[in-house]
Amino acid sequence: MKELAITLMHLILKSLDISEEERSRVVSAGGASSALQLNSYPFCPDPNRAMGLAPHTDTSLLTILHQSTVNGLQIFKDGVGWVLVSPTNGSLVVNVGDLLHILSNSKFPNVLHRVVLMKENQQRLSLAYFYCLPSDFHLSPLALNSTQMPLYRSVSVRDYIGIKAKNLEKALSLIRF
Ligand SMILES: O=C(O)CCC(=O)C(=O)O
Ligand SMILES: [Fe+2]
Repeated sequence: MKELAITLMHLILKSLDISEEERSRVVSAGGASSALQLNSYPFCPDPNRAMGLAPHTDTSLLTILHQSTVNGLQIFKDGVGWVLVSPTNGSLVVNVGDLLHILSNSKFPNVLHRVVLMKENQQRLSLAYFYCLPSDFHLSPLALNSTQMPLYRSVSVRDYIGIKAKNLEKALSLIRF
């Protein structure tokens, strides 16, 4: 998972024209506080009255997710609403998290997602690998050219996590210029 996250991060940062030096600075710091999380959603007899996981964005650079065969993950698409991301055999889902949203000056936007419970009569499992930066890393939009304004002020990962703990999905707007 870590190797895959590193490869994806290099490709994403390269696509943003971020120099090799900056890319290496981010990627060599990345992974230091990464975590693997197993989520279990037991079968619910009345799924309309329960929620698997409330809408949120991940506080990571990237999250790599493996879903079991049971549906439930939805992402929010502007102008469309909640869209189901069905498990596909042999595939992983990659979610952009808040830290990459900030570093990319919102060119790679974080994805709002949730888990709903379905009438599938089965337990749902998922495995999420959160690829993160260490708490003392200073985040600010990278590699802006002379016509691009930074949308976010500089903040340490530690401070951002503190802001998010208190303000949840409003956190990004609180560090926006
Ligand atoms: O179970 C899923 O498919 C999503 C899990 C998730 O969003 C999370 O652990 O942050
Ligand atoms: Fe998530």
